[in-house]
Amino acid sequence: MAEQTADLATVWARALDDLDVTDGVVPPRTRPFLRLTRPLALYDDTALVAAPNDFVRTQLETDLRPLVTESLSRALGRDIRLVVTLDEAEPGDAAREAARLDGDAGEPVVAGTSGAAPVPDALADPPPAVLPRRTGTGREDVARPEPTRLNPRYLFETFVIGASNRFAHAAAVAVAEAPAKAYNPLFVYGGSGLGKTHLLHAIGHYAQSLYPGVRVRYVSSEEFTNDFINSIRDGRSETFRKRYRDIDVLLVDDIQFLENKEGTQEEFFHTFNTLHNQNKQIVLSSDRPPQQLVTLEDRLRNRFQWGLTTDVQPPDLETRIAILRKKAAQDGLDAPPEVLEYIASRISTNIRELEGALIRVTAFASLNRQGVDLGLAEIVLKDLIPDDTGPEITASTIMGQTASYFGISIDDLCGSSRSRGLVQARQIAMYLCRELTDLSLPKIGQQFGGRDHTTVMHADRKIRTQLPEKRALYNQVTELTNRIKSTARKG
Ligand SMILES: Nc1ncnc2c1ncn2[C@@H]1O[C@H](COP(=O)(O)OP(=O)(O)OP(=O)(O)O)[C@@H](O)[C@H]1O
Repeated sequence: MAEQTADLATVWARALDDLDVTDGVVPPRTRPFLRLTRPLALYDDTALVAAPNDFVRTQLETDLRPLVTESLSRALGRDIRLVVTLDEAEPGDAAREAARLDGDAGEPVVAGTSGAAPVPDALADPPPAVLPRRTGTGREDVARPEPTRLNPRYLFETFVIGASNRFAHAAAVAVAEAPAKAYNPLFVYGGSGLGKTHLLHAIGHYAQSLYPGVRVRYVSSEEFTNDFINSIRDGRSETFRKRYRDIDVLLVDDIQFLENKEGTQEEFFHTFNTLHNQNKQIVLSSDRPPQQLVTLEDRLRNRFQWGLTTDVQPPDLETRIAILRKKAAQDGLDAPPEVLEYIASRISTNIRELEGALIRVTAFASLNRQGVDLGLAEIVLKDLIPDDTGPEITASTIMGQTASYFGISIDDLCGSSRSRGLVQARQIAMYLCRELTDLSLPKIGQQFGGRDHTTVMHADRKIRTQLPEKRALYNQVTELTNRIKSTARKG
């Protein structure tokens, strides 16, 4: 173990170096904090690292996780999972040390996660896991919410309202405006890609803007499960409980994944009760209404129906067009109205697919240096459009076709090799699973040898971003999509 730790120290230092040289990933003021992290141990494929405060822990578990795990995995020659715990050293020491490393004991500001509102003042005091609202003068006036891992794009302002989601949207706004006073819990359910996650994040953002200092935590039920299991393994149940109970608004996505997980259900039951008893807001999302979560314990199912249950339906044509218009404006994508209407008329059940189609069309046009018109959209979408009557596309079809296209095996796709070609093939297959199936990020991760959902998220984003820039990649993705659809059709 000692030797492993020594090795880990070297590879950890290298992983931090990798972060330093990756432009734009780590805000400069966060770097000194990262240097205060300590690798603790390597248990099989799990690297245990101590973070000096909860902010750094959250950063490592979210935005920085893909890069860090990639770097560790490359260095150690196998897929490494990262578990981050809070350092038991005096937090004030960490703060002072960070100031020293930063060479500036002045007023450092640590940028918030994912470009959200900055988390100011991280050095002024020991960073507690939960940052209470404070009164006083000067810098102490600043209420400092814990990083909430909210996606800055998922706001009420960017959410298009239509008949399909009007009620859910209104309920979400009401909950954000009066946490624990309007509906508690708010339970939002509906099919894949219909905006549930978007609404949960929007509640968090809006509540934070109305009540500075309000403590919001967003988590998927799978992350909650993993966090719970890790806390038991690391003997940190207290920290875990504080993390989920000392807050004002808890947003839990995809609660259906708690089904069949008795231990986690038990823990969640107590979390729910504690928050509800203290008049704290709980918002839950699921692919089904509570009564259809049949393998969930009765007492949880009952509690989920205490507040308001509302659904989101697939959007009608006008709403789909409006969503595409907003998306195009937001991302600076140039597409005339008739193309937006065409895409909206062809894709009706999943907004993620709708957005994916717009990205493919504009990517194709940009690669070929031509304008976006109807003819081009028809060609590009010919094979992308889901065939409603066709058979379901499965992850195994996607993985099988991707493996054979690249001349590799399924084991290679699921394995831990970090060779450039394999990593690219794996990321394309993950992206296609996200685009062509309804599987959640964690479920896709499971298909690829039990990878973490953040790895899938990273792959999906990376391929989406590169599509308009890399012709070879675009061609590979298009050809693979065709093969996968035709294989699925043949059954
Ligand atoms: N009404 C809407 N207005 C604008 N964008 C939307 C709307 N609904 C969904 N989207 C966008 O569609 C994409 C998918 O939405 P989201 O991830 O919230 O769906 P979901 O219901 O949580 O899906 P899943 O159950 O698969 O996780 C996101 O990029 C989101 O911003």
